[in-house]
Amino acid sequence: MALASGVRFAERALLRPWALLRGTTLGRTEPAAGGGGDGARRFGSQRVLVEPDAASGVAVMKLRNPPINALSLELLTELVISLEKLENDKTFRGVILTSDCPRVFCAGLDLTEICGRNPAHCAEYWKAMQELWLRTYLSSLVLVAAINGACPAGGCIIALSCDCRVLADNPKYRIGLNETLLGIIAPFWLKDTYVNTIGHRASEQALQLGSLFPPAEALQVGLVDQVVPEDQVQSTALSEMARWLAVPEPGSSQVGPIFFRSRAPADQEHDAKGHRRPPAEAARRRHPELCQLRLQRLHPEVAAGVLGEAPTEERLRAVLPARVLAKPILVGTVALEDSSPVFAHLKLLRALCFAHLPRRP
Ligand SMILES: CC/C=C\CC/C=C/CC(=O)SCCNC(=O)CCNC(=O)[C@H](O)C(C)(C)COP(=O)(O)OP(=O)(O)OC[C@H]1O[C@@H](n2cnc3c(N)ncnc32)[C@H](O)[C@@H]1OP(=O)(O)O
Repeated sequence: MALASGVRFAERALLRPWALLRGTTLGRTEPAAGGGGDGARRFGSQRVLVEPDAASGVAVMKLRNPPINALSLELLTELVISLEKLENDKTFRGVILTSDCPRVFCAGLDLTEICGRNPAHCAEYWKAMQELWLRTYLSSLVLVAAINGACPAGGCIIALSCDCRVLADNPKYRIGLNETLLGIIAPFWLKDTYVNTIGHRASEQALQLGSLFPPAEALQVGLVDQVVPEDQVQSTALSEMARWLAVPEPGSSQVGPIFFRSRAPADQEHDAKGHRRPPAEAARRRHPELCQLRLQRLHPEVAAGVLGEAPTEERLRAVLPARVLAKPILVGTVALEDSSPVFAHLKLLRALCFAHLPRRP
């Protein structure tokens, strides 16, 4: 949600993960579908298609990383760049996030990015993931998720960082945070995001059980705001967007995400001259731990200690895709400095542990 009309992300992304990308075509521009009579031009990258409508100030952003929109490093990076581009363009006030892949909104983290990869790659990947979460969660744009497919784990987190969620009414399109079923400990910021949306008790149950909710239940628990027939997801998302954008900006800035999602002292929100800092810069000041990401390779016993109880191999084999199981899973933890400032729901990635899994025979 817009903080104030003048607030845009002039700042470069915190961790600039795209600098590490090779062979990716970015910023390609082409005429918008349907003629683009208002001068708006479609742009995007290999994995993110952006259809801007300058007249309404709304862009539709489509994830297209087939078959399942797994959040690869490239997709994470391209999403961050596309969002930044729109945030820096004063024409746009809202973005509808949706999928270009049939039946799947987003499958969450690309498990192949963290299985059998070296710690340096994992660290780079986690940084990109953090960056996208910050970009969406603290965005100055109104974000509406038009969820037109399955939405587990990281996909659900993206949806939860939007201001509003519209889900297609298809029982196969389940949404939720199923991390525990993969042997992943949900970091507390993820837990807090859940709690902020569906409340404490519902989160406690859903997170521990790794529940994935079908549409009716997702609506009932408050995980999504609307459930509509599949062919109405886009139009409903646009109606919701209109409702959010109808709020005058000076008013909405009082109750935007910065209001709800952080409680930063004024000196972190403003520079010495009293100018409001870009949200990403303010977040970095509030959370220096973001810059101190550490990745450690742990022995299985240590990981088991961190996890409390190591998930059994059988359990993991039952839930993990076969392709992923063919590789060893990195036993690691991404940890933050304990002395970091406490802002309950913005503390990031204190520990995210992956269980050890031996190579498939
Ligand atoms: C901004 C993000 C911020 C925070 C993130 C916080 C942390 C989040 C943790 C995670 O996200 S962990 C990832 C958890 N994801 C899942 O549990 C999803 C698992 N996948 C599925 O449930 C299904 O694949 C699907 C419902 C998404 C799609 O079903 P379907 O259309 O039937 O396709 P397949 O199951 O046949 O899958 C096709 C293909 O894709 C591979 N695959 C599936 N999920 C992943 C994945 N997450 N990463 C990598 N690869 C994945 C699957 O193995 C198939 O591969 P083949 O080689 O066998 O074709």
